Amino acid sequence: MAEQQIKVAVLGGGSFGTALSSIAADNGAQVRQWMRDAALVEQINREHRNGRYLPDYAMNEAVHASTDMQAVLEGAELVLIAIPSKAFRQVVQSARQWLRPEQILVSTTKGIESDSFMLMSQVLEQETGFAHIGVIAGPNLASEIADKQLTATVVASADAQTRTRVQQVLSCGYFRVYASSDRHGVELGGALKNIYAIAAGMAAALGMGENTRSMLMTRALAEMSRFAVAQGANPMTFLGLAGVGDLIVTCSSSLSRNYRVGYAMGEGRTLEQAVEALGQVAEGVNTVKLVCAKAAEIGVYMPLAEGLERVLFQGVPAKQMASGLMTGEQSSDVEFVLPRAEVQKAHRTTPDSQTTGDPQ
Ligand SMILES: NC(=O)c1ccc[n+]([C@@H]2O[C@H](COP(=O)([O-])OP(=O)(O)OC[C@H]3O[C@@H](n4cnc5c(N)ncnc54)[C@H](O)[C@@H]3O)[C@@H](O)[C@H]2O)c1
Ligand SMILES: O=P(O)(O)OC[C@H](O)CO
Repeated sequence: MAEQQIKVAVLGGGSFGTALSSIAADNGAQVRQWMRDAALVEQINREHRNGRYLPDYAMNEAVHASTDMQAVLEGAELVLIAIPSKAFRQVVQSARQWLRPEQILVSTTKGIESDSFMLMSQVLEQETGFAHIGVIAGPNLASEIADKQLTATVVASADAQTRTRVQQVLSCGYFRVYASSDRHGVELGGALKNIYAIAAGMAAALGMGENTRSMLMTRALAEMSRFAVAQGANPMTFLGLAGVGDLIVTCSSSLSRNYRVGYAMGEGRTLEQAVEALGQVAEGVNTVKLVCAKAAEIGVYMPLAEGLERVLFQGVPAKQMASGLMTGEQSSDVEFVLPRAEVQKAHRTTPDSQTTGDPQ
């Protein structure tokens, strides 16, 4: 007997929701995609193209778009939610009346909620209380996926059914899905790397070299994992696609919206001008504020994020900030090998010839 076609609902009409809809449909799922914009719905159903967010890519013709959320969610086994973090809870609340406990709910959003400091899967858990909750994160530029460039992602959930079903539904010849049980680490990786992508874009526009970019990315990884471990994540997750993988792509590619915001500022535009010119979501702008406040509250050292926050919101010139960071505390390379505190302690007990005036 032929296997029944799985029904997938995608909430969100932006670039990532559109790319994921097409993957699932390429894999034989019955896909319905919900969005607010009736004109875009019409265009997707007629031309199989999302002219607002991915104008140059052909979508799978079987994807059916709709503004009717109830109809989209009806009978769906898997629900993928690709809505920016600012609107995520509101959309989940609207959807709640049609969601069922047996459904698998997966956030694809790489952001943090402002008031609560919750990640999107925590919002899903809080709003539904359901068991099958997961996240997707990794080096996943939507336009490259839409172009069927070979890509990999991570599905993370404590629930094996969620991990397995997402792997079955989304894995195909151009999209490979790896599994993780560290939902918090994977989700934090996706959200935190946006901060450093802004910094990398800025550094590139200012003409900084490859050594600089490599230093920035590696120290970003140190900061991200330090923060995530303080939040209960597994540091090893940051060796994976949702950690170092996503950091590499977003800190290197002008296809990343966060990188583009940083680049525009490096060229002399204000933050407002850079965000307006983008016309899409760059989650890192909000994330850097939230993470710096949380890091100060729980005592986590994050000099790069704090430096970027001062550049974005206090008008400190990026070059001045970079010079300041170069003369910051002497630190450890990989603090899971040599703890930072040990390096600091050694400095306190070893007189510095330059500051003591001792002969070299
Ligand atoms: N684009 C990518 O390459 C990519 C890749 C991986 C993850 N993500 C993540 O996916 C999330 C969504 O990103 P995107 O790239 O699809 O964004 P986007 O800017 O391309 O589109 C956002 C979509 O959300 C919709 N939206 C915004 N507010 C809404 C509301 N109140 N109600 C209903 N719909 C609303 C917009 O209309 C639009 O359709 C982000 O958190 C992003 O970090 C994006
Ligand atoms: O365009 P960005 O900067 O939101 O990045 C998109 C994805 O997160 C890359 O993995």
